[in-house]
This record gives sequence, C-alpha cells and structure tokens, in this order.
Amino acid sequence: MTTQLRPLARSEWDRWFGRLELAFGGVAQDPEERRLWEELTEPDRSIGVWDGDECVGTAGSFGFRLAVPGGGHVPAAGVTMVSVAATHRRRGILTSMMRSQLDGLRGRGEPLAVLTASEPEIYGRFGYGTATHQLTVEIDSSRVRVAVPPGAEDVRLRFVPPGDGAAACERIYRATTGSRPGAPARSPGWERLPLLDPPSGREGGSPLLCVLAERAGEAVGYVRFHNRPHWTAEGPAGSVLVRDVEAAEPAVYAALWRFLCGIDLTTSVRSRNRPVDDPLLHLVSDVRRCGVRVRDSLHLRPVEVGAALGARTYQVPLDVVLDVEDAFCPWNAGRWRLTGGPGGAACVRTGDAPDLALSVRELGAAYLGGVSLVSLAGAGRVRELRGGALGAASLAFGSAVAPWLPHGF
Ligand SMILES: CC(=O)SCCNC(=O)CCNC(=O)[C@H](O)C(C)(C)COP(=O)(O)OP(=O)(O)OC[C@H]1O[C@@H](n2cnc3c(N)ncnc32)[C@H](O)[C@@H]1OP(=O)(O)O
Repeated sequence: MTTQLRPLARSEWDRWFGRLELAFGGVAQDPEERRLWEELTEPDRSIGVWDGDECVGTAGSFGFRLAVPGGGHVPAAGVTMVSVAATHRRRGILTSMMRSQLDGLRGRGEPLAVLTASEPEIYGRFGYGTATHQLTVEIDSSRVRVAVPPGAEDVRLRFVPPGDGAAACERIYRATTGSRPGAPARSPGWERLPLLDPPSGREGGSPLLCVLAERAGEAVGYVRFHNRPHWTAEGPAGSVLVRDVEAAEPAVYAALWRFLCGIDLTTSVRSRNRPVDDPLLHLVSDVRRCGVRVRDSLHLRPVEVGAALGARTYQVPLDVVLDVEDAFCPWNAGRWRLTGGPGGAACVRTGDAPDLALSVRELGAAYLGGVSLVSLAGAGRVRELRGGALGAASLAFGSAVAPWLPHGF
C-alpha cells in the first residue's frame, strides 16, 4: 500500500469530512452542523492521507488560545477530526499523521496541543496526558431539592428564543468561563456552536430552549436545555437535558438549577459536562441521588516543554529541575529548570541534578492544575529524586479553580 499524506485543499473538504463521518459510523451530520465545521476548518492546519484518490486518513487542528493557570491565554492547537478508514487501520496511518502534525505545530511555535479523545487509550503514546475531567449528573429531581442562597429574590427568569438570547448568553459565558484553565477563547464563529440544534442532538426532546435570568433588566445568567416529555402508567416522568448553564453570581446559579429541578411533568435533570468543582454539588439536598460520574475530558501535550511551562503561572514560588522523557518528540527530552510563582515563570535547559523525573505525558496531565503530581507519583508515573521536591512542585502546579473544557471541538 502506498499512501500520500498532504495538506487539505478547501475543495477536498466535503470528501475529507465524509470519510471522517464514515469512520465514526457513517451517519452524516446535520447540514447546519456540517456547515459550521466546514467554516471553522482551517485547511492549512489540516491533513489528509490518500490512497490514490481515496481519502483514508483525516486530521486537523484549530488555532486556539487556551486559558491556563494565572489567567493568561496560550497558543494551543485544538487537535480534531482524526480518523483512519476501517479498511486501512492499524498500519501506522494515525502515527504518521501525529508525526506530521506535531512537527508542524513545533514549526508554528505553538507550545501546546490539546484534544478530546474518542477513546482515552489512543493518545498517551503520542505524549498526551489527561489534563481535565468533567462531571456528568443525572439528578432525581422528584427527590432532590436545591438550596438557594440569599440574593435570588429579585431575579426574574424568562424564556427567550435561543437566537434572541444569544448575545447576552455569550457575554455571560465569556465573563464566567473565558479565563477558567482549559477553556479555549472563542474566536469569531465559535459563538454559533452552543446554538446548533440538530434534531439528532435532542435525544427525543424539544428544540433548544433558553431561559435568561435577569436582575433589574440586566441578564445575569442563563440556561439552555431540552425538555423530553415521557409518560408512564404512574404519571409524568419527563427529563430535562441541560446543554449549558452559567451565572454571574452564586444566587443566580442556584436559582437556575432550582428552576431546572422544578419543571412540571419532569422527574430528572441531566447534564453531561460540568466542572469537577461545580457548586451544584453543594446546592443539592442529596448528592447520592444526583448520579454523579467523572470522566476524562481534555488531553494535553506540551509541544515545546520550555515554552509551555514558562507560559503559565504557579500558585507558590518554585524552583525545580525536571528530567523529562519524550520518545515521540525528542527535542523535549532531558533536563529543564523551572522557576516561577504567581507572577510568572521561566523554564530553561540545565545540566543540574534533577529533582523529579517524569514523561511529557505527566507534564501534560499536570499542566492545567487539575491533576496533581503527587497523585501521578502515587501511580509510579512521577519519581521524586530530591526529598521535598514532589510536594512543593505539586502545590505550585495546582489551580484554585478546577480546569474545565466547557464544550467539545
Ligand atoms: C481528537 C480526535 O479526533 S479523537 C477521534 C479518533 N478517531 C476515531 O476514534 C475514529 C475511529 N477510529 C479510527 O479512525 C482509527 O482506529 C484511529 C484513528 C483511532 C487509529 O488509527 P490507526 O491508523 O489504526 O492507528 P495506528 O495504526 O497508527 O496505531 C498506532 C498505535 O495505536 C494503537 N491504537 C490505535 N487505535 C487504538 C484504539 N482505538 N485503542 C487502543 N489502541 C489503539 C495501535 O494498536 C498502535 O499501537 P502499537 O504502536 O503498539 O502497534
């Protein structure tokens, strides 16, 4: 088999994306959703692998700016649309695309690459570590009550058409979530993503519904959701499927969840993607009846270790020498001295004795402050070579706010 890997031409997009859809089961996306992905695709960051005139491999990346601990935004490739035709699998095509992509990102000077994995087992071999997790909840709203702190008395909730509320929702989203580590800054076009409403995404429920929370006429929170009616012999048992919910203040946030859990004719409220430190966990009367589950979300790979570690800040001052292993991107391998604190950081080559030994994958996992070096060391994946170095570095790498990826890409 001879295949050719080359950059994507805009005119090839339809065939290329069709092959991606085929690798994901062959169900074509809704036309509106497809159109958005076509517009967001950056062909010069996308590659196809061709066997003659047949596309057998796809991969792309978005040019994101990712929020990191400290509030800065760092250039990051949002790796996406990865697939290999079932007829050509396990012959190294993914590996060749990862090789080409990471070399290209290095050439662009982008210090980070991030992705969400269809299966978490795929990307560790290429140096990606699981950097964020997400909660899914399924609340038994017939039993669970939501406590609302003072301040919600004068909050008005009202239904608005999602399109009419979009600008207010986007403003609130940017204020509440834009600088949370793990969130990509939304560049033009991406604000359309939360408004996509293909029938296939409704799970048998209503078209997208939007409720705005307002105080003195100003929007201070919102929720977008689907309502799926269901009737049993015992009576109504509908469910609410939350797409996104944000609020500028705790009382408004609680009021929105109280609203969701109190919608007539429904007995459950589901949300697939909330941060692991979501205040919801402290608002509910019975967390055991909230069906809380945790899963991996954003996987992160430092493309350039020095630039990546120097681009975020650290909770407390640190000075540590890291001995990094990186078989797939050997330019990162070896010793790095990382110095920094809450005001900034630098990470440079050194010949000094190492304090910690780890692979680039662990650095990726710890980078956003959501996975502790201590915990990775407990799994034997970080080795402490100087007493005290592990605890100190682990504390410094942490983040007061759990990192979170608010939406897929
Ligand atoms: C960011 C995203 O877009 S995630 C979406 C990923 N795409 C999909 O899941 C769509 C369906 N799956 C596919 O298209 C393909 O199976 C891919 C892309 C996952 C793998 O492509 P392939 O060309 O078969 O991978 P390749 O041959 O390069 O495999 C490299 C190594 O990864 C391993 N590997 C590949 N896929 C998987 C998997 N799904 N689970 C576990 N291991 C895997 C291979 O066994 C191989 O291991 P080895 O080096 O020890 O022999």
